[in-house]
Amino acid sequence: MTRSAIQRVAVVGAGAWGTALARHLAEKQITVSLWAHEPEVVHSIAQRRENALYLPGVRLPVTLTATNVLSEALIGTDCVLFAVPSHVARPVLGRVGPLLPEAVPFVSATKGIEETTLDLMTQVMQEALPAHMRNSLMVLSGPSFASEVSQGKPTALCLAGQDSDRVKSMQALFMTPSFRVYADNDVIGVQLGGALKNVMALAAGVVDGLELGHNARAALITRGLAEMIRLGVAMGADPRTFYGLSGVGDLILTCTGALSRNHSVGVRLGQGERLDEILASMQAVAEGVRTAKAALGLAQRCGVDMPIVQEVNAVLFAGKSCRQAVGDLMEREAKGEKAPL
Ligand SMILES: NC(=O)C1=CN([C@@H]2O[C@H](COP(=O)(O)OP(=O)(O)OC[C@H]3O[C@@H](n4cnc5c(N)ncnc54)[C@H](O)[C@@H]3O)[C@@H](O)[C@H]2O)C=CC1
Ligand SMILES: O=C(CO)COP(=O)(O)O
Repeated sequence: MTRSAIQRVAVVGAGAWGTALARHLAEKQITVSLWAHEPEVVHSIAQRRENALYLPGVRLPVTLTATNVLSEALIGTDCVLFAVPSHVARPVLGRVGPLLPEAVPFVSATKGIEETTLDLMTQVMQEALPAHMRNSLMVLSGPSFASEVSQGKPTALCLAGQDSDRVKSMQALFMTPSFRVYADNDVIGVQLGGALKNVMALAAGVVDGLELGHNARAALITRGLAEMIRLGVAMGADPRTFYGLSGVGDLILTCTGALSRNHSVGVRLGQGERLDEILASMQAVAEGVRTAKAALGLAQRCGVDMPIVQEVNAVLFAGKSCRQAVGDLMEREAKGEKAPL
């Protein structure tokens, strides 16, 4: 396995995923500084070697330290991993930018689309970070529940960037016998796959909450993939990307896995709970809720038909009943599977 020259990593965002990635690298004896938004997270890690708020029950090695001060996390770092939810990405990036005087590899592990601008995370990064960071941007995506990664269970992801040397160096940084990373250059496709699967996970959860059966869930995943590819192609992605880890891989995981927050929000909607009540009961983010709106905006902008995304929006934001949404999807006019009849 190729060794990476990177010795010091800053992880920005100490939710479940940022903490799991930080732990993963710290276990490789890399010095990791984790920036957390909440003081109680820093306190918990310093006192108990555990992020009790977002990743309880996972012991964090001493090679990982946490801070609420961004400059402390970023000083002298060889690279940055960014794992802040998409709705707060821009303001946090705006604070990170001035603290990066030189171009260091910058990997986004965030899965989402900015709701107000419809920007992908790399577009937000290009706007919010200094110009010298442009060629350093990469995205990490794929089927990866933070809790399983934290237990060292086998996981495979993809890492996409324009600069293949930088991608190779970060690939080497992440790789372990239980954490496998595939390199890619389809930055748009990898991001869209990771973001849109969250919307499909909500829809699959609704199907499960309504107890509509395995056939319905398989149909939802497959037709969801067709929608993702249609939008992806319209936005310049390689359609093959969606058959990979950040498409099919993450769809399988989050549309069937009980650990998915997005799927569990969908289940509760299907069981009749209201969205505001569900969200108020959760500490963690379900990115698919905001991404549903953004995906619909992108579909309209690109003139692409995304009926599942449309129905998810109607359920989430227009009070449509889950059963009616499923019925309306099933009763659409007859179509060809690959193209219009
Ligand atoms: N949890 C998982 O298994 C995985 C999550 N992801 C993605 O990683 C990203 C982060 O998600 P999680 O780590 O799961 O988060 P989480 O749901 O565990 O925690 C929420 C995070 O949001 C942060 N936050 C809330 N308000 C903030 C503010 N005003 N400023 C800065 N930060 C604020 C919290 O500090 C915390 O880090 C998301 O885009 C998610 O889709 C990707 C792969 C796996
Ligand atoms: O992205 C994830 C796994 O790949 C996590 O999914 P949830 O946010 O739905 O839990």
